[in-house]
Amino acid sequence: MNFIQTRGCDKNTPLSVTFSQAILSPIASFGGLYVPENLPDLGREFLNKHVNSSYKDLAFDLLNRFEIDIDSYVIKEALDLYDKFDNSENPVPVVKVKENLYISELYHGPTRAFKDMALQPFGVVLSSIAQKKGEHYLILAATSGDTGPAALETFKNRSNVQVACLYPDGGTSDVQRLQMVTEDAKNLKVIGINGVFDDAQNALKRLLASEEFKKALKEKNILLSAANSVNFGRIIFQIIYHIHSYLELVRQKAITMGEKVYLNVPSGNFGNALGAYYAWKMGLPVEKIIISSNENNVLTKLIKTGKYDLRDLHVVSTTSPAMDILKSSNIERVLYDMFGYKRTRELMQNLEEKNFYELTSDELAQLQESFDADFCTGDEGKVYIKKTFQKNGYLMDPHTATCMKSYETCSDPKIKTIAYSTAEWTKFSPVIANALTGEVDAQDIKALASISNEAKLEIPSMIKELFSKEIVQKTVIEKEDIEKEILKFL
Ligand SMILES: N[C@@H](CCOP(=O)(O)O)C(=O)O
Repeated sequence: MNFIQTRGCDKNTPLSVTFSQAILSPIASFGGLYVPENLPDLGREFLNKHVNSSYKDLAFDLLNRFEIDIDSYVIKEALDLYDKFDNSENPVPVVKVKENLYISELYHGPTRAFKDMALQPFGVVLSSIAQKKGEHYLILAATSGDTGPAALETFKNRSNVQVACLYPDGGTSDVQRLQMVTEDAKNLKVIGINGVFDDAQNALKRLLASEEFKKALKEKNILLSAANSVNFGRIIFQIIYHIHSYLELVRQKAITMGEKVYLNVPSGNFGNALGAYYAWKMGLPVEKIIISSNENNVLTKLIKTGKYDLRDLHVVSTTSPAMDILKSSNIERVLYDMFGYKRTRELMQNLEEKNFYELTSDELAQLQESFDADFCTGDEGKVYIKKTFQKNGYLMDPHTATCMKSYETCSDPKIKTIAYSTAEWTKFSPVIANALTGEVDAQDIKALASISNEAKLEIPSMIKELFSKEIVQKTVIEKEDIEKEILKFL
């Protein structure tokens, strides 16, 4: 299958590219993104076939349906990384929390967040293409806390790749920061910036499109790619777990095959939600996709009003920092899918030039056929964390907690919901300790111990170890100096 461009094609790029071309060079004409020419139609036959499949078998078959130009043995090697997850038989447990509400736990990988689901295999795929072509790549990653650790973990010491990871200094949880700044490998550079996630992501997109930067890299014999969900190589792996989660409910006899469910997705850059949308379009029985946000609620406003309005808006720091994002990358792929490349280019150009776009009422109606949305404040989230722990014995992180509000406000309680848990409690322990016991300003190490004691949960070794590791990545710079700092590292 080939991949085409969300904003149309300028005459300098081919009309369509292969999967490996799209992942090696993820930014398309006019600053757009790559999307599959068409999505495979899985049909009920595919779901029936995989009711009793392992995650890896389901994933392998699904990737085959995309007919991507990656050797089968590479795909198998990539999928074998799910064996490192807590339960190699089932890397994504789906847990019943209460009547009609199920949580798909996407955080059982090495960095305790859902990003491992895609970045673990993506690291193998990208590095093996680079090796096969005899090329060297700089992989950029911009993170609000989860993508960074997962990207560093997957590319650490891999051949033919170096990573430059940009994070907002002070804009992540302490565990997320430690996961990055203690990463010690020659091919990794972690750069804190004085700014917010959107500054890091803007820099990433600017560098990916900059001929001058690419020329400077070429002089060092290096090419440029990215680990964020602008890269379709990330998205393809983020479709699988939605199908798996649905099949888990069938296996648990919570639903019958064909029954529609809500997919409730905590959203920032919209990669997770886009995976849900594609899974639905490929044949998963879905009632609606519910988009859950924190106080940075641009997505709620877009879905409720049709306006994407960044004028006079600033990111606010919240208790769910991985979603402290205003410019959400993957909405663009939905716009393309619904309204085509001309309208997508027009809307994205408006956003870039005027910080604003507005859908027509017909377009909004179309968007609302697939999506509904609500946002949850940090204080509301803490109430949900405490209530769900006390009433249902289920402990969730503050990102997952945003789903609890929209579950109440956006869904019909008679229809089952799969909500996605994007991170383990260990990554945000001070907020959770505050929610459960009222303790204020606890350091992570103390908060982890008190939650572990209260909830009778083990702290995984990779989290415990962080506190005694040496901090080796000490760079914090102004955002204007990003390019210079990256070139210094190479
Ligand atoms: N929430 C993310 C931000 C980057 O998202 P991505 O899906 O584009 O990698 C994070 O935690 O880093």
